[in-house]
Amino acid sequence: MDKLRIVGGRRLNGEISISGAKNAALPILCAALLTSEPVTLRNVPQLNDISTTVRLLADLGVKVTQEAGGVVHLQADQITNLEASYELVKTMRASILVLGPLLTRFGQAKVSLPGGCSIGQRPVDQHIKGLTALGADITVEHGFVVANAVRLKGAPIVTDMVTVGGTEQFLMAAALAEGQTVLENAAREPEVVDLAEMLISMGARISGHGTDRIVIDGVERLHGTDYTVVPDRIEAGSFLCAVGATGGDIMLRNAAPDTMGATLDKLIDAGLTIESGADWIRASMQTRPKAVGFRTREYPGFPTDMQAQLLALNTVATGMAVVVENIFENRYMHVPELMRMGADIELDGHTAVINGVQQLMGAQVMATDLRASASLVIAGLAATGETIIDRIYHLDRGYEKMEDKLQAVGADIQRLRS
Ligand SMILES: CC(=O)N[C@H]1[C@@H](OP(=O)(O)OP(=O)(O)OC[C@H]2O[C@@H](n3ccc(=O)[nH]c3=O)[C@H](O)[C@@H]2O)O[C@H](CO)[C@@H](O)[C@@H]1O
Ligand SMILES: C=C(OP(=O)(O)O)C(=O)O
Repeated sequence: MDKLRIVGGRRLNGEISISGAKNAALPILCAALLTSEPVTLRNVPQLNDISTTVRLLADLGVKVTQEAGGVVHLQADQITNLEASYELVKTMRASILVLGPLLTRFGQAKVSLPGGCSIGQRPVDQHIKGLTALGADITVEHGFVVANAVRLKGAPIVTDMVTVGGTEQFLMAAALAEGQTVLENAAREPEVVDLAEMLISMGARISGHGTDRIVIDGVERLHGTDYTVVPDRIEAGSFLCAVGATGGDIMLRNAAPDTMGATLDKLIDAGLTIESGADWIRASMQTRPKAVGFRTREYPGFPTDMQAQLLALNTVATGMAVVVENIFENRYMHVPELMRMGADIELDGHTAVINGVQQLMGAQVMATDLRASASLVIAGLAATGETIIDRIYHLDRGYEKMEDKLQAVGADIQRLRS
């Protein structure tokens, strides 16, 4: 298993190019199942979750070719298999997003229940409830969701909570359903909006995306498209937390600051000087950060996917911060690892209280999930001495060439291959 070795204490200075958003690219790749015509996607990040999705789509019969620079060509004109196997689904929850497209276009699908994930239980009951409301007959058998329908029929869907994946599932399923679907309590995340825009570019009739009420008028068929994925707001936010913790001055290119309001507001509160234009963010940090409390919320609130990284920044800040994680019940596994590096954190259920320390110390730590890994990188960059991060396959799921990008702005970080 690869590890990262970081020698901390260097300020970060220079430019980083932000990749396409993993969490937009994953549903958008699945949406290629909705048409027999060619689909070209651009700005697709090169990371392990994308390779897994490409393997899954290819296993269903989708022809996939990839070009350098994040261009993926897909054509689902000869689907040979309507079953997503456990082997392909187990590492990645987003695989459940092939269910709606297969069901709505082919009338049946069998998808392995996604494996248990370290940040919480993450059931798919709302996905099942919504697709059932659209007329699907769904059973869960031997670890598989088995779904059948003659043709899905538009219907109102109200989920019990705001669900990003659920909203994406229903957008894709309803796009080819007969009649109108109204999603109440819909997720407003930029990645949901990006998927909706991609579907519209395929001929779908969708309005209200970006609000909590989305209306989809089903069409008979969708056509091919050439679509560019939105920049990754979580990757951008992770680099901003890194410069906040180490000090320095970085320019993020190909970013989407208009999707990052809550994150940028908190970083400004922490003392970063931030300027931005349509597709760039410049951040400079010349002092020690100030502690900033926050609560994770659905968009446009502070994203749970930035919790670990901003928490890491708080470990070296002046003052005390209270953090509340409201979305996932088990998303603090980075805390004991950060404490191994000298962080002062008290955990009580969903609340973490962080007293900033003058200096973290490098240590051997273990990555436990994707954003937890990023928080350990940030801590390692700010710490004195050497940090070794084990199990970085979690990081590789969701960040494209993170160590190369950090090296380019002056970090002492290397991958130790094994
Ligand atoms: C690939 C992708 O885009 N992943 C993101 C997506 O995950 P994902 O789409 O899995 O997250 P959801 O928005 O669905 O989950 C929100 C909450 O609802 C619960 N829930 C969800 C569905 C369901 O059927 N039943 C249920 O109980 C979840 O356990 C969680 O507590 O949104 C999360 C919340 O912003 C992010 O952290 C993930 O990075
Ligand atoms: C939790 C995440 O991803 P996933 O939903 O794919 O596990 C994430 O991107 O932070």
